[in-house]
Amino acid sequence: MISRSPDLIKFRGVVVSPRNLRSFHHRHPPPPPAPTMSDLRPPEHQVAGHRASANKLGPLVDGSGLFYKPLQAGDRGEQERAFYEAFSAHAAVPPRIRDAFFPRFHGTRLLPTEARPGDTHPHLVLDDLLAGLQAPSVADIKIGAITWPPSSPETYVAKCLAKDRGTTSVLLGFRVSGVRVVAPGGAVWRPERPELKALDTAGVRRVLRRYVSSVSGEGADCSLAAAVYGGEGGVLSQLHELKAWFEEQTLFHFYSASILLGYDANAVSATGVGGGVRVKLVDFAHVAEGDGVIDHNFLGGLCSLIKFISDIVSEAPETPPLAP
Ligand SMILES: O=P(O)(O)O[C@@H]1[C@@H](OP(=O)(O)O)[C@H](OP(=O)(O)O)[C@H](O)[C@H](OP(=O)(O)O)[C@H]1OP(=O)(O)O
Ligand SMILES: Nc1ncnc2c1ncn2[C@@H]1O[C@H](COP(=O)(O)OP(=O)(O)O)[C@@H](O)[C@H]1O
Repeated sequence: MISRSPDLIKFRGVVVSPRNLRSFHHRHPPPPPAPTMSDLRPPEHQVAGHRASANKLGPLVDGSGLFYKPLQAGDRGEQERAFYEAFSAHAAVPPRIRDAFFPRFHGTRLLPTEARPGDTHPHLVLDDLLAGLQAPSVADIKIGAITWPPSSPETYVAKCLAKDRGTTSVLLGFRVSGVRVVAPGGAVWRPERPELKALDTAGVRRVLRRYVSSVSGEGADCSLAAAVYGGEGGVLSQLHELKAWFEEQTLFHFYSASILLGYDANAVSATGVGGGVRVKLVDFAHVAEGDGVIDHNFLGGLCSLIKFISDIVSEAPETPPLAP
């Protein structure tokens, strides 16, 4: 586990030095003044995880480019905060990896919530990874055949194991937890959670093909596969860069973390290339120390995802259709 005290961050028995912390704070200046309740709303493009409602805590945004994730109950919230603090300041994490693949962490903030009227709750302040995308097509893919960290209570292991076996996690090393695809004209395709949980291997392939298709309804033409998955800066090249880091890093084991894919459906169909393709990691409530061992659970799932996406790119039309 990653330990934290008010002034020091300890990771793998090493206290992250105050000098590193100072440089961290220098690189990450404090966010603007706290938003009020009327500024805050659940993110329109959230595809998985706990959602904010009248009686449940969930993430909030205020349109400023920040994403506020409530600290979760038990020690989970503190674990996630400890991860962000250790990761943000850790000298062994390459800055390029931190900047390209992780939301920037701006500390924590007490915010009012609809679920707890009259009270405030601590939230992690993160970059909104979808900021700047006009019409975000988003997929949350939970990586790893195993989704619980070692030493989890037996009841939690049993709950996770049932979900991992009941979805494609055990078989493929990943599962699709959430997806939304914006079609030409703005219609949004967004399967419900039970539908995603019931996907088999063929179903996962269908969803990953649908994610790069420019159709309304159920079909898939994969017309955006070359622009979104393939090519320079596309999903595949980013996943390969991430994989190269996972082949070496032994600092953290990312149980139950997700890869969040995002692109701008408007930009990609208008230009035929690019579309602000994003590949990011989210959800670090169950990260454990790596203890000098590679994260083979995450790495295996990542390789499997790369294979699925590579196959889609090789079968797809080479160039996307020209914009009308
Ligand atoms: O609360 P539940 O049963 O909906 O489960 C959450 C999962 O939703 P699901 O039912 O699989 O769609 C949820 O899955 P998604 O992120 O939606 O795929 C998480 O696994 C969440 O755990 P944590 O936030 O990583 O600690 C899960 O929360 P915990 O079960 O760990 O509390
Ligand atoms: N930094 C972020 N920027 C934008 N969207 C995010 C960010 N972090 C998470 N999300 C969205 O919120 C969802 C749930 O996030 P996650 O951290 O997995 O929460 P939970 O712990 O409740 O599962 C993701 O599927 C994604 O849609």
